Amino acid sequence: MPAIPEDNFSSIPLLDYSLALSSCTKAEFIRELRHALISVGFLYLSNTDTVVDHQLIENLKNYIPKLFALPQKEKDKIRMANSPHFLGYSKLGAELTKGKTDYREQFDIATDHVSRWKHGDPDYFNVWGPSQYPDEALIPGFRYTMKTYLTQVASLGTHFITLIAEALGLPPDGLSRFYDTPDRMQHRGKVVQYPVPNERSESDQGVGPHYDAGFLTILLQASPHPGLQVQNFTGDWIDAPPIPGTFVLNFGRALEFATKGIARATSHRVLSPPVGSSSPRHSVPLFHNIALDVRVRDPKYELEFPPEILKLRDGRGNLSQTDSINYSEFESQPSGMVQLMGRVKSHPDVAQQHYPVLFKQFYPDGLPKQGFAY
Ligand SMILES: O=C(O)CCC(=O)C(=O)O
Ligand SMILES: [Fe+2]
Repeated sequence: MPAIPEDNFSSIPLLDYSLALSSCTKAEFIRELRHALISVGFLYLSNTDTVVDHQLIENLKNYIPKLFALPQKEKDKIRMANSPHFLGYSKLGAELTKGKTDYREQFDIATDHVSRWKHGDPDYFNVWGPSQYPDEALIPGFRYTMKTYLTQVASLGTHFITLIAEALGLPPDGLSRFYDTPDRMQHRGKVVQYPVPNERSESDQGVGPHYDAGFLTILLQASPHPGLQVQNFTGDWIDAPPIPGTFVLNFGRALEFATKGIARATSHRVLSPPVGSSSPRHSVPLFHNIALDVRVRDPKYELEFPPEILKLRDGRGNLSQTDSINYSEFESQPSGMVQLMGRVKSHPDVAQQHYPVLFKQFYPDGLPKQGFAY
């Protein structure tokens, strides 16, 4: 059944996290979350300062321009190609989404983790591991600020997963089977800069249309620029401009597969700041992952939903216009393998060095002219 036009969204709902923390208002929050999960796939979340310190966010925002202003040679010292965990610096403009160059520069930095991979283990155990940070002397305090930020946002994510479970008619721990013990989990963040294109530039693609992979993405829009857009049922692009004091949350393909399509992974993209803007756009997404060896479609992980929730999904319809196609491998592959395949496609130079067999599979003709592809 096609998407019902009257259900089509034209703006992104704003939810107040503090409502979820009081027994008097929690039911209202859960109702709003259910709507966002089933019918939009995106939401703004305000009043999270009980979990993520407001001053810490301000400190992080202040570091971002300094981070990108580090000398190129210092950024290159921690480039992603050094890391079998795909963590580190990616230079500007070498990235492709759906065949077009993305115009962004980024540092992939994750929560603390020691790789569990040992000889004979599947390669994908190695997709998680330690981060690379720039020299502390060049940007004193950044490492501490970023680590604390990632820890706090990851813990917001862990609580939010229990609210998602409740909104889908499950007990609060209804999604816990998809997680390992906390010491065996890693959540990945990025600090991203979208520069202002020059006048002759042919494209305004900051990052092209895509889905996110895991259960949940928690995004800080760290500068006042618009640019983030979300695709609705009829294929129109809806603006999701920064709202001070909020995060943007969206749901990934793993959650969509694990919930039999009840939760929506929604296609999104970022437009570069308009030519002539005075500063680049900054953002910090955190991708809240599930355990590496979970196959979301394995009967062992199958979830039973109440009929009224399934009815809401069926009423919405499963078809929608989308420009995104990525991460359909969740149908059959373990989560870690899906993550690794996504990384290999996005960062062939890293893959060539650390995963030569997989690299050959995806790039039989060697490195593409441009560096990356979703
Ligand atoms: O920069 C943003 O606002 C969103 C980035 C994004 O969607 C991603 O990196 O997956
Ligand atoms: Fe995304």
